[in-house]
Amino acid sequence: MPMLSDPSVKYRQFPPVHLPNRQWPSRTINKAPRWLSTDLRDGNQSLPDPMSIDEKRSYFTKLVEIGFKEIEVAFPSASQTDFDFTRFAVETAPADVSIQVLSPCREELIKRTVESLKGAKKATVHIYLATSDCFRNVVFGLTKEESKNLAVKCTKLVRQLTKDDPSQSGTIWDFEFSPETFSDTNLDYAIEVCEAVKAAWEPSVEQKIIFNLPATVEMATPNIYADQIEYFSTNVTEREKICISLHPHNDRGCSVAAAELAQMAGADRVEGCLFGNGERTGNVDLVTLALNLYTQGITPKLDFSDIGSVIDIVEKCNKIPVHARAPYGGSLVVCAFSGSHQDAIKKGFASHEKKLIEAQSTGKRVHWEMPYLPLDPADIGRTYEAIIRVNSQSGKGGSAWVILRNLELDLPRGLQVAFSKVVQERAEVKGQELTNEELCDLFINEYYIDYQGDEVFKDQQYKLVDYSISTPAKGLKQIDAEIEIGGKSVKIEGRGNGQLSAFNNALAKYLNIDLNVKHYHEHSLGEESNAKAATYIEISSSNKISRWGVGVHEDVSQASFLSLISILNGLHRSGEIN
Ligand SMILES: CC(=O)SCCNC(=O)CCNC(=O)[C@H](O)C(C)(C)COP(=O)(O)OP(=O)(O)OC[C@H]1O[C@@H](n2cnc3c(N)ncnc32)[C@H](O)[C@@H]1OP(=O)(O)O
Ligand SMILES: CC(C)C(=O)C(=O)O
Repeated sequence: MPMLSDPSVKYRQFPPVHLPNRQWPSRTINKAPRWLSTDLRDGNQSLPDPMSIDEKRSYFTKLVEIGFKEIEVAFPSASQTDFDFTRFAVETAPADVSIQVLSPCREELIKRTVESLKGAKKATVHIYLATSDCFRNVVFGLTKEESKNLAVKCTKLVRQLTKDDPSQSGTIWDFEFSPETFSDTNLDYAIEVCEAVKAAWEPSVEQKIIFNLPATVEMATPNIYADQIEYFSTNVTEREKICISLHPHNDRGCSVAAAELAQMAGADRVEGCLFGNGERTGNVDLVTLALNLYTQGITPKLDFSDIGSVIDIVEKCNKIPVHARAPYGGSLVVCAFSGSHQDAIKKGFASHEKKLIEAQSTGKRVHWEMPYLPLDPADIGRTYEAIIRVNSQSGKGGSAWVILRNLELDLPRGLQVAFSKVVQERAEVKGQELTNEELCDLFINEYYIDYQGDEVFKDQQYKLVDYSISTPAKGLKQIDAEIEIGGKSVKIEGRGNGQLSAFNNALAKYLNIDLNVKHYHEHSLGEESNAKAATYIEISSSNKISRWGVGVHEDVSQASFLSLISILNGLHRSGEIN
């Protein structure tokens, strides 16, 4: 048995942090943190095929466009590609973007790293050293004292090569230290190392030192990470000279929650990657974090107005697809297939549009209150057409939405019900989603909608050729019409108190059937000069036949005649009339 019946013989529960006076649970997040994208470093180092220089360039350009002001661009001592790309970033970055690079605590690698930043306007040198017992013992074989001394020695070296070197004075130098594996490090020891590093760097309130406290491996529930951050934040000295940065990984699938709770616990900055790329299960997803803020009404200071173009770059450069269910950006995230979701969304949009119209006179704010959609898809460049897609799990609301969005036809409820049966049948036969085009074709063919008057439907028995209307007496209309039945021209005539009833009576008399109009709806569609009328009619007859018809024409009366013709064709197809 690969899985143990008692996993406690192999795995231990992560110990809680003793923090009886913890404050973070009653705090809220009210502003965006400082963001650092490490897509080009932590993201890149985890890829089977690391990015080429060209790929890194296009990714970097996109990150700048999104609004990142701190970008970790490389591990310059790792490869010539990374070194060269750092040079490119240094030479092309806007003045307000800080170029960050990473180095281990090794003298020769630090020298090479600083060399890659020469001439930068703003730069951050980031060094790391694992501080957990496990890493010190297993990976480095260093005592606590030796590890601390190494961190201090390397900090001093960075200082000497950067802010203390007069030839480097053209650059604004920041320094970041990561006690790697912080999430598994004794907190008092993490603070001890950071205090020593701080003393070596000598930060100021204006030029803070960045302590990046990584959940190198996510090892516990997110509240524990928040406790660790609050403990660090409240026990470290000169807090005002420190920027506390988060670097959560997603091993337990909770990195977003961990980053949010840890901001409540006092963190100022978050490092992560777009769509959560990165080692193993990835770094925290910055798209989710930013849009989580946005949907709480907080400006994230990152712009995902055109999320499609971000996804294109991420997929092209990482060579890993963004999951269809990725929060906010995934292709299926703003799509509803199931009937009750579609119904609620359709009603939600109708209510929202009504509120927007009312707000034009009242000036009231209209907040986004949309069933099932926490974010307005339009805000990230997604169209409303894509929201509702139809398959065999869908109901009347879904098809009605597609018809409304694509054909501008606002189907009455009874017709929605009738058409949804047709859709259901087709979806079950196909066994797959129906595209919007297929759905519109199905509707047009089901109701014989002839927009231009020249459509040929393969089983069309009845056709309106021409007609004239007269008024033989006050309040009485007469119609003389020519229709085609099975390709033969037939003259019919009838009278009624209106044009529709006159035509209806003419058809009923000629065909010898009852055609009682049960429901009639009409609306206009299109813009002024091209405006048309759409009419929807349901008829019932004494032998319980009920059927909807749809007509679209510039002239509203003719549209209603076409609705009746549509009904006759439907009845003929189902064998109820000849
Ligand atoms: C959590 C993170 O993401 S950290 C960033 C990790 N990123 C990368 O490793 C990508 C780039 N890395 C590389 O190109 C290479 O690993 C290099 C150039 C840094 C080093 O290469 P090599 O000298 O061949 O070392 P190698 O990769 O085999 O092993 C790592 C060595 O560095 C040591 N090391 C690991 N982390 C650190 C650190 N933070 N500071 C100092 N030494 C470290 C290890 O103990 C090991 O030392 P040893 O050879 O004495 O046992
Ligand atoms: C270098 C550090 C910050 C890191 O990548 C990690 O701990 O995951």
